[in-house]
Amino acid sequence: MKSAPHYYIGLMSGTSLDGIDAALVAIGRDTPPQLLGTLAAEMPDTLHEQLLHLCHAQEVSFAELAAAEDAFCRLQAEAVKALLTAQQLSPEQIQAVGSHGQTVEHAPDGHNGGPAYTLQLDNPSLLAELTGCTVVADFRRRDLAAGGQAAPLAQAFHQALFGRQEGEQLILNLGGFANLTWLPSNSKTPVTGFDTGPANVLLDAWFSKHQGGRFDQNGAWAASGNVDPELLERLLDAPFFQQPPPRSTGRELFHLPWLERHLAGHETPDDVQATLAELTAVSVAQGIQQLPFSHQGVTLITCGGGAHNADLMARLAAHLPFATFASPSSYGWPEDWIEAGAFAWLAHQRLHQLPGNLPSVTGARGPRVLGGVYAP
Ligand SMILES: Nc1ncnc2c1ncn2[C@@H]1O[C@H](COP(=O)(O)OP(=O)(O)OP(=O)(O)O)[C@@H](O)[C@H]1O
Ligand SMILES: CC(=O)N[C@H]1[C@@H]2OC[C@@H](O2)[C@@H](O)[C@@H]1O[C@H](C)C(=O)O
Repeated sequence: MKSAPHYYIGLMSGTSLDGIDAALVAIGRDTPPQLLGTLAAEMPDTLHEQLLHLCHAQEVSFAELAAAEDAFCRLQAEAVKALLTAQQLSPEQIQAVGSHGQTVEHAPDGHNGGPAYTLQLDNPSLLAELTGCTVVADFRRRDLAAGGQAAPLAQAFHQALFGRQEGEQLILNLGGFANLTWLPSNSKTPVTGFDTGPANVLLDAWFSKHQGGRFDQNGAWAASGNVDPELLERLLDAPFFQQPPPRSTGRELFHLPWLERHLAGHETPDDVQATLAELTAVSVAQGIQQLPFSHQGVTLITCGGGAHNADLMARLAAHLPFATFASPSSYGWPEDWIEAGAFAWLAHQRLHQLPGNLPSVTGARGPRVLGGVYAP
């Protein structure tokens, strides 16, 4: 007998700090997770600035942390309530809300010899109180405690979503950072995945500094410049790009001062933007070329905000002539909703005491049940 699907909400606010994505997902035993509804809550400028400051400041007060966390949590709660209203659902009909929280620092290999840590601002107690829903949160730290990178985590969800398709699949998420999933055609070969490096984070920062606004629409400004091969080579020299998986990264490594340290001084701003777009494309291509399969005819499913950037996609296509590009929309999941969907699925895994991580991806000592549960 088939079991009825249950409803979960996934909340994701990524490293781009562009907003909170809420996805309503039906999860049943016999079918892949299904996307039923979505809601995007734009990040107000004040909260965007607060969070950006927390990501990069040398010193932060507890009061600043608390204020940002509170504002962030209230925005999440509004997103959940608006999604429930739009879908005519009550909190009792939701099994759980999976909340990623806002990453403000990620140091899975420790910092200056200190302990490994990853910090997501989140207040699942307040979120449960404000929404009346069960909340599952703190997904990353159990993987870290088991010796893993705590990121990326979406690979297990990619497997649940796309793993039933024929042949090899690559899934590329182009968010603030880019991460890759390889689903081998042979189910005995473990799934591989890792962060390839920056995707939009440097593009956004450089655009904002020189053009104003949050991002370079369709990569038009990048397309107007020329790649500076010497700058590209200096950027690609960063040790992260040589590091074997498991690997994950964040704003700690790739930020505006890091870029500016590599400039010779004669580059024009549009050429720098073109070079940054090329850096994303080349680092993704290098990540794919390292994978042990024939590459020919592989399907590459692209998701995340960078999938809307025509210039970036053209650069990727030029470096990956063997791949057939596909949109996840053909599987019922538009590109912007995969990550939020992942956290709905991870909440389901937690409630069913099932593992959420893939040790072959994060490097953890074994599969682990991720996250804590906060009753309404
Ligand atoms: N039309 C577009 N043209 C160019 N870039 C775009 C477009 N739409 C979105 N983006 C880029 O996508 C970014 C947002 O992507 P996304 O929401 O996937 O990031 P994220 O979830 O914050 O990141 P991460 O996956 O690293 O956590 C924007 O900051 C912008 O750089
Ligand atoms: C520490 C952290 O928040 N990492 C994010 C970030 O954004 C993309 C990439 O870097 C990935 O490692 C991860 O997010 C997705 C959701 C993941 O864990 O799969």
